[in-house]
Amino acid sequence: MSNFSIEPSFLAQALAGKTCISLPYCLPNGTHVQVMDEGVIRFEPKDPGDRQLDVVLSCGIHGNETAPVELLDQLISQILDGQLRVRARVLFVFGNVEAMRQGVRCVAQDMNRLFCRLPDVEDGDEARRAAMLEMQLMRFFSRSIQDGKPRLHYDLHTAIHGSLIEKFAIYPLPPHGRDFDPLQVARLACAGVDAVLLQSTTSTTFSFFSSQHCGAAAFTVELGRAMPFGQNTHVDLSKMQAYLEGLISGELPDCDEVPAHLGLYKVSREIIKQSDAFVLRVDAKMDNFTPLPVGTVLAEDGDIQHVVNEDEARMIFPNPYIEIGQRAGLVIVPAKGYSR
Ligand SMILES: O=C(O)CCC(=O)N[C@@H](CCC(=O)O)C(=O)O
Ligand SMILES: [Zn+2]
Repeated sequence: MSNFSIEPSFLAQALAGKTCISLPYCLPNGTHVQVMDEGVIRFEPKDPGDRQLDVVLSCGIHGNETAPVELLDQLISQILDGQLRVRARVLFVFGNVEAMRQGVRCVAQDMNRLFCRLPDVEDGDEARRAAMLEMQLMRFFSRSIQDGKPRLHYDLHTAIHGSLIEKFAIYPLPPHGRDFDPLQVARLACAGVDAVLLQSTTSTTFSFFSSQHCGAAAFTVELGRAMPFGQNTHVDLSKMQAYLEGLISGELPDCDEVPAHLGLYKVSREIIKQSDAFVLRVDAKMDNFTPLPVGTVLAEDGDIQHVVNEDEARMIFPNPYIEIGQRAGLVIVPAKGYSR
């Protein structure tokens, strides 16, 4: 017997403040369900023998990035009404529910700068929510470790600006060996992702946390541009939807080769805003992946000048409107010498 109605949807209930930890229950098809916290719901297959992997699907870490929220809400509804059979353990996470209600990236602090927190992180609702989500992931993946199941985390976002490559992923490289798994990249390509950015530096993002601390293959995935709820018709997420349905239902598509068209990049450096004097010298609304010739002045920060000295450089996430100490953009270059 279900004690959780599917109308209104899980998203509608979360936005209305009506999701909180519940007792576990079963759907008529035997799938186990438990609401773990506000905006966090876990599904487990009826037959443990069916289970191939454990996956966390998160979105709304930035509250105004709604296309992935609508996508995951649809998948949750498909599971709850029995259309989508569950053959994986799946944890769905709506990250910053209060920011989603307000239609803003964050209320007080950017939540994707609060994971793997340092002792000096300022307290606040978003820092506490990030800490709670870390605990949820640790708990979810501890079972996967015990049972020897592959661990995956896709943290779905949309970008503030346009992008020459609409769908791309940031791949924090696994802590040991710092090499990437071509199968994971091939699967992302199947899901409609056209570029992958290999990140070998530490970070404070949700995907970095699950890569570093839960041993998951984890990705931040950018799916088009941030728009309000109900205005996401510009982005075609059908391949991503089909891929995630396959992950959940244990019918993974046959895609194990990284296609030649997929762009593979690495982070050359982060531009960190160091003072109030920081000025971006390129257009802050520039599309992500815009090529930057050697010699281009990217930004000035008091006496510091950030100039492109890398061949084939591009910039992503240019943003001068951030706190001191945070990243105002990433300079990326093609990742050469990797076998695909
Ligand atoms: O478009 C932008 O400037 C930001 C879009 C966004 O939220 N991106 C993530 C990327 C996280 C990562 O580097 O893995 C972020 O800035 O948190
Ligand atoms: Zn985001």
